[in-house]
Amino acid sequence: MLATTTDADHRDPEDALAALRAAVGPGDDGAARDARERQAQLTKPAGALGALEDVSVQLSAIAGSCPPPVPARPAVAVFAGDHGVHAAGVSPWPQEVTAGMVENFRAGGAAVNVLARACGARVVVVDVGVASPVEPGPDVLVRKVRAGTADLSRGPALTREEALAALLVGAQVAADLVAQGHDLLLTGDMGIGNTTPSACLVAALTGVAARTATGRGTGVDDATFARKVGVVERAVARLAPDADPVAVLAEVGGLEHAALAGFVLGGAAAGVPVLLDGVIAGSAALVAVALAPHAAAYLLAGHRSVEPGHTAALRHLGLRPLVDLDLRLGEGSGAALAVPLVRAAALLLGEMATFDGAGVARKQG
Ligand SMILES: Cc1cc2ncn([C@H]3O[C@H](COP(=O)(O)O)[C@@H](O)[C@H]3O)c2cc1C
Ligand SMILES: O=C(O)c1cccnc1
Repeated sequence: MLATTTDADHRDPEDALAALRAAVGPGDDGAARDARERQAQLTKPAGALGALEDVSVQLSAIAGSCPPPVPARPAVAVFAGDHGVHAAGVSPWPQEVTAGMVENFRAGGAAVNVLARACGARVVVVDVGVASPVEPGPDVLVRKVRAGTADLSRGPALTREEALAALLVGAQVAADLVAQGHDLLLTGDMGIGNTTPSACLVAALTGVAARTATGRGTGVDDATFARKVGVVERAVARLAPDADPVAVLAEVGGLEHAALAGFVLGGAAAGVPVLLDGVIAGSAALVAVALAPHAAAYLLAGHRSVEPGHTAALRHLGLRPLVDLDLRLGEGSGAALAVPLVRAAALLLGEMATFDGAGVARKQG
């Protein structure tokens, strides 16, 4: 079982967030330098392992050691919440699919369960804001901040207090998973309508236009897409120019977005790599990095989603996706798929022979 109460629960939420931000430090430059030097000694042309070399350097910087430990116990946290903006007609799916999918996760039948089994990851579902009641259970945590957001097309989705509370839930889940021995944290989400707040966060935090940030989510038709772009455009226009990242979350975000931002910060504060999924995770990571810029050093992009806002978020975060398979699912599916690649990167740096060790001749000139 994950812990339910901690000292953090008794602190003022603004103070708890300040402490969390302060706990996110930079990666270890020395270990990164060692990793780059070691990559140059391995029996291959320099750079021939492409982005896997960069991942190995990043894992070294995060762990503070070269070679880095190979992630052995990944865990995906699937944060679930509902969205008042569903009433504005931005998704063709009924809202109760969110709760239905929570039961599917519990039973092990969703895509993320299958992909997590394939890579040996634990799946933990966290209800931060499902509209209907969710029964707690083994690896189904009920941390509901409220039963769905308010309709962001009409006003703020959340109060600042609610956004902070959800963010701190996510940070606590990350801290608990790391305390239980998980060494690679994967982001997951479930919430019908959640690509709309994702688009809002991307537009607000990267500066791209609503039309660029907005995608077709679960597959909306042209009329719904046009309506969605309008909703995003008008919601983002309400934001004060000096709105801080928590104010942005509260105005146009979602409960799972807030929790995911906290989860990223919690993982980074614990010194553990965080493997991101698609546009929901990417938009939440924008919030996390706006709150604590060093958090970017702990982030890996599992994949590139079809959602255009995800590409904008990845560009802003300076992340290269490990997998690009036209996925548009969420749940943590694209993060789970990338786990073998992250492990491969660490294994290669640790186990490949060097030119000197293997007696292989080097490049001439
Ligand atoms: C059966 C089903 C399973 C899902 N698993 C993830 N999503 C994904 O799709 C939703 C976002 O798309 P939109 O903003 O268009 O509603 C989220 O629930 C997301 O997790 C699903 C969606 C459905 C329908
Ligand atoms: O990018 C994602 O994660 C995504 C895309 C479409 C629908 N749900 C999630």
